[in-house]
Amino acid sequence: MNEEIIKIPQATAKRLPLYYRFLRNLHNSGKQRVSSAELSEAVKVDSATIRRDFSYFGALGKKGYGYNVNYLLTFFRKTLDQDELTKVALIGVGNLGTAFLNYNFMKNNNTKIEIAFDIDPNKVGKKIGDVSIYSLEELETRLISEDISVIILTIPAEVAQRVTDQVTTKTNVKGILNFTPARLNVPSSIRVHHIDLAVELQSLVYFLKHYPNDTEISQD
Ligand SMILES: NC(=O)c1ccc[n+]([C@@H]2O[C@H](COP(=O)([O-])OP(=O)(O)OC[C@H]3O[C@@H](n4cnc5c(N)ncnc54)[C@H](O)[C@@H]3O)[C@@H](O)[C@H]2O)c1
Repeated sequence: MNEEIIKIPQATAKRLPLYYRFLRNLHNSGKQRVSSAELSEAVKVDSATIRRDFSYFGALGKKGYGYNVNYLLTFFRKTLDQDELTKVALIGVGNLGTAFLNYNFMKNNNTKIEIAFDIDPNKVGKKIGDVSIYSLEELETRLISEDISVIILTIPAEVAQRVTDQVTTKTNVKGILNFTPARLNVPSSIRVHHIDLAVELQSLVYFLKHYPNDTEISQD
């Protein structure tokens, strides 16, 4: 995460992709500077708002010169995390894992399932979409060589801790999205998000029953 984005008001942050798209087009057409009036016309945001928005990124505009397109573009790219692709590996290409591989995570541009692993010889060596499935024997070397920092666990609960231990002690993985019902023990430097569909369903049913009219609570 970029530190600067924390200080930017939400309304400004929401306009960043708009600015970014327009500036990228300007850049592609060879333009090096742009005035807030030109920007305003193109993105349909008044120029006072644009100047205020841009002031959060430092005093970038110069009187009679406008804004430097390259500078802004570099700033936006960083702030919007367009530069950083988080590479993800999926372990366990069964019912759930196959569904995730078929789902296009690239819709949000900065996460991508790069590789998958399974122990089933019928699956190893195959591809789903553009993702290759490797044997678990290659787990550590490939996680390191592909620079994977996040894994999705869709394996049977009984083997979840063993695979987790392998990953957390011998690779650079920092985050685990755990779909198995197993509660995982990990070093404090690793973050685990546990998604248990049964628990979520039970909780939904509980709230429907006990707080039928309270949308604030049931959205929790
Ligand atoms: N299917 C669902 O709707 C669903 C919903 C919620 C949670 N889950 C949980 O997700 C996990 C996967 O469920 P599923 O239905 O896809 O199961 P599945 O049996 O269809 O798939 C499990 C896959 O993991 C592979 N595998 C087994 N041991 C392995 C290991 N040590 N290393 C790598 N791969 C290994 C198997 O070969 C298989 O391809 C389970 O823990 C399940 O409880 C599933």
